Amino acid sequence: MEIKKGLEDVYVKETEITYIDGELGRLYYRGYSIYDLAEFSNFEETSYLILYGKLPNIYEYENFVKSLRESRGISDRVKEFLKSVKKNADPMDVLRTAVSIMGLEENTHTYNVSEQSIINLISKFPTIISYYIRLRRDLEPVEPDTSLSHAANFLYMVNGTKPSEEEYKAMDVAMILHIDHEMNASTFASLVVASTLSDIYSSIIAGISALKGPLHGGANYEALKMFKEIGYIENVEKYILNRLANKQRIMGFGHRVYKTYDPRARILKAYAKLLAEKKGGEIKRLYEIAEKVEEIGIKHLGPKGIYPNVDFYSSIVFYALGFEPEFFPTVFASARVTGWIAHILEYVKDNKIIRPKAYYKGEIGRKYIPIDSR
Ligand SMILES: CC(=O)SCCNC(=O)CCNC(=O)[C@H](O)C(C)(C)COP(=O)(O)OP(=O)(O)OC[C@H]1O[C@@H](n2cnc3c(N)ncnc32)[C@H](O)[C@@H]1OP(=O)(O)O
Ligand SMILES: O=C([O-])CC(=O)C(=O)O
Repeated sequence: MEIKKGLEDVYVKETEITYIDGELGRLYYRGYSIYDLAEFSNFEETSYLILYGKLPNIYEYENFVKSLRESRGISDRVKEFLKSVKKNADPMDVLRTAVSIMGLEENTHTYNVSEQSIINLISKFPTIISYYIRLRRDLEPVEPDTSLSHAANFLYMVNGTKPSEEEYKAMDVAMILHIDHEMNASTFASLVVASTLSDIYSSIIAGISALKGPLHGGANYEALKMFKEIGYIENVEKYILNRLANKQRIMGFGHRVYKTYDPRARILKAYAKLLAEKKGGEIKRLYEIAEKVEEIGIKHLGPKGIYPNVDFYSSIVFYALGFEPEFFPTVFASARVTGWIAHILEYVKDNKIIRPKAYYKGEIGRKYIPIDSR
């Protein structure tokens, strides 16, 4: 009996959404290289591409953007919930619960995905996240601005000021790069739920729950914690060697599919560097530490095919853009929600309940002994 631990190398569906070449470090959304999408597209257009399989024409694009902009507001019930949450709650738990409230409000029972629920999910994640960020900072939440694009509005709601062109582009590219990644753990988790024909909100909540873990979307937070813990560039080598000697992982390194440099990390590194140079101070110091961790990490782990992944430099980008580290996984989720939805739609079209097997190796036929005789 061969057991594929962690479902490594197991194909669970055919897809036309995302292709990863893990040996060459290449990534394509619907056949388009992410290098091109990062350079020429934006979050809204790439979301459309991921969801509907083609680049939109001008009317489709404008309608999609308009619906997203008009749906950013969150309900009073969600706002009341966010105000009631303690300030040290895990932001992913807060996001998960807010999405759960959205599901309650729509009162969906089974799988029945409307265009509006797709738009609601994508457009409202940033509003929920920034609302809670502002409350934690003891600041008034900032209402969405419909004149701004998705990424610019996100930064505006977080920081209370409109982002510069460079900040906008860095955020927009980071969001494009996080939209989808084939059959990662959170996408699979959301598919498991969708395959039972449960409602879309329950599936998305499963995605958020899986993404939260430090081995997945939580690694961006862990990477920044690690850079801060290292403190100074002179400490990097000793810290990394010590970590490896203690069998601890370098966070933001390693990947199930990439055995080389993650192409997303390559793009994000350039933006992290640009922002570090612009902002200076702590951001620059942390960027330089990250670069050194990369060098030492690759020296020791590169021969095993372990390189920086998306979470390594996204941590510096998100920090430079004004997010507190605990919120990084929520920013990841706000882009990945598009990918979760696209995979759910693709899977359920030709649905089969996901129900693998477990190979039983316990005893059978044991005799029941009453409790007072054990
Ligand atoms: C968006 C994303 O989810 S990207 C991934 C984000 N996660 C991280 O950055 C956390 C750190 N990385 C990891 O834990 C892993 O590389 C994972 C979870 C991403 C992939 O895990 P798997 O494909 O199951 O690989 P697995 O955990 O079996 O590791 C294989 C070997 O590489 C080593 N390894 C893997 N990643 C790392 C790392 N970051 N640092 C040090 N060693 C590592 C393991 O110790 C193991 O070594 P061994 O064979 O000597 O025991
Ligand atoms: O593909 C994976 O396993 C993890 C990952 O990089 C992602 O979800 O973006």
